[in-house]
Amino acid sequence: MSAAEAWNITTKEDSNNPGPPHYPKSGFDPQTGIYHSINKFGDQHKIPTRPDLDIATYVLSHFPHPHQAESKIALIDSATNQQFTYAWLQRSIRSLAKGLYHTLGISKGDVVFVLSPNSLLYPTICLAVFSIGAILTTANPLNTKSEIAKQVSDSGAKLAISAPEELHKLVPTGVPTILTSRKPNKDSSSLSIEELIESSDHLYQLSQVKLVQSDTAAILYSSGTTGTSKGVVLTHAHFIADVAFLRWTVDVSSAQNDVFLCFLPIFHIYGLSFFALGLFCVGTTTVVMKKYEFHAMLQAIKTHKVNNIPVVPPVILGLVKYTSKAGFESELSSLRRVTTGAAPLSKEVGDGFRKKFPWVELRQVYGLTEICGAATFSPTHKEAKARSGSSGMLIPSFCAKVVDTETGKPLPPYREGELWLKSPSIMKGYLGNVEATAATIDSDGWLKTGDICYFDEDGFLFVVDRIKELIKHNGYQVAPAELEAILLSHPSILDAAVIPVENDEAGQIPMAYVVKAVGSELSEDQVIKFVADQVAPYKKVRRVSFISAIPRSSSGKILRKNLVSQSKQKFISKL
Ligand SMILES: CC(C)(COP(=O)(O)OP(=O)(O)OC[C@H]1O[C@@H](n2cnc3c(N)ncnc32)[C@H](O)[C@@H]1OP(=O)(O)O)[C@@H](O)C(=O)NCCC(=O)NCCSC(=O)/C=C/c1ccc(O)cc1
Repeated sequence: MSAAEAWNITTKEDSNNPGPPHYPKSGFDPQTGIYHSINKFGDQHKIPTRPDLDIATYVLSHFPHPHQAESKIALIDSATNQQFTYAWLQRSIRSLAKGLYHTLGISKGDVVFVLSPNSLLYPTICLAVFSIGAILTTANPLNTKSEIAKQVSDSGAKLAISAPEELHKLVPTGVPTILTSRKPNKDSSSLSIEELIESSDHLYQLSQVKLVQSDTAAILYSSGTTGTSKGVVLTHAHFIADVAFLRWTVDVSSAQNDVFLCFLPIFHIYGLSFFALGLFCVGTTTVVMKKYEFHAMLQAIKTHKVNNIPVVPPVILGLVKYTSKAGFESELSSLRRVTTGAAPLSKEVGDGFRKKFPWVELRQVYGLTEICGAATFSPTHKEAKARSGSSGMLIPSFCAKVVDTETGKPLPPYREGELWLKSPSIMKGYLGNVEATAATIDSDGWLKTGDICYFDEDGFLFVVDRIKELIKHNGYQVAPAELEAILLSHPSILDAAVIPVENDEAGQIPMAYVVKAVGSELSEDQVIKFVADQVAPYKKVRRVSFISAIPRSSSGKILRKNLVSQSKQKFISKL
């Protein structure tokens, strides 16, 4: 029986039997159960197939023409107004690559660990590492010493590049470390990237590095659908495809001449894809903020006449809630396009934003580290507005299935199931974790996202729930298993479970259910502090409830859904 027969779907040849509706504009093929992208790449966006190409060469080949590159500004520091032209960027990437290779002995396959907030030099570091075939791994500078030590060891880092203020976290790992910028005290013995760039210009070219698209380019850390942080192995081919996708999104949204604002962290795929790679291929200017701060963002938009900002939902909520009536229109008058990703944006907040800022186009994207960036986008703003709450349409070259979680069957439009994706940018797998890789990518190459979604009749994706055991706080992933392991290491805690609780500002916050030892006086504040001392701030447990037993299935799996409804009941009874 074909899939069409199984669902009794009407095809054009079968008009006598009306059956359930057929949605020809959805991109859904009833024969295969697969959704195909309705949008197509133009010739200029085609993903290059020649094998001997690396992501740095691909990006540099799209830089503005040399006579424009000397004056065209690539990056502006929002705090100091320091500016890098495309020509300077190109020279700094080449010099740093030579310095890493000749002076520090970093070569193909060596892992370079970067621990830094955003800076003008961050893109140079990424592209220099890629250009010598070394492997980039990045981390949130808010991570604790033990989180950093784990990643350094798991990735097998040979060199670390650290912001001066984070250096102390790397010292215990023993990995050789250079600084992103000079330390204020001149007697510091640590070499800096700035010095390495300056001293390497005269070194001879790197003609001996031979790279192919299938070489590993980066190991970025993600929790996937379960468990703790895992290294997502991404190749040059994955980044090349992602950059082709990003160029397409910029072109179809007419953003080629926009001034962009970057406060999203470049250490995550979202920021990396836009600000260290993709936008350089379009030739735009980006204003870089070290990190997000609401008023500094408003100031940067006004000062630099920013047109375009990739954001996450809490930023949209902030703009809806905290921009004062008087003055904000002139402060934000230059803004034309805002794209939000990393977590779902509610229809209410999206509508609130559109009402308050009718001159700004708001689009949602759906992206994952495991697919090296984005999978969906709304080409036209009108369609995005008409379907507030949608994450957009499949980007060209993506296919999707919506899979019934009970039967495993692919589902047609308007039916909810787990989203599976296929594209040229699907990760190679999780580093050294065959089991997690096999649980995430099936034998046909479909990546199981862990998100419950549906497509509408026009091929627009709606994310409705999450089956993966993951909490999204400010667009950052928090793995309950990681926090549960920390809680269980407390001598007075017998059992523990962590669940997401909805929160207006951050999307979700982690809440812990704790079974304490008989006679223990352990308080909520003590539990919160115990976890906070060991994790980055975004992973902190922010609410605790003591309970007599954690509900578990017969196989011992935590019944998180029961705890989620229990927490909702408790909240309602408090109202
Ligand atoms: C802008 C946000 C939303 C808010 O920033 P924030 O207000 O500074 O909040 P943070 O969560 O970063 O950190 C603040 C906390 O850190 C603390 N903190 C502050 N500096 C310190 C200090 N030096 N020491 C120690 N504590 C401190 C601070 O006190 C505070 O603690 P607390 O009040 O307890 O939360 C920020 O959370 C943020 O950038 N989130 C984005 C995360 C993100 O990029 N996720 C992407 C995942 S990948 C993905 O989905 C891909 C999508 C994609 C889509 C499209 C594409 O084309 C490609 C890809």
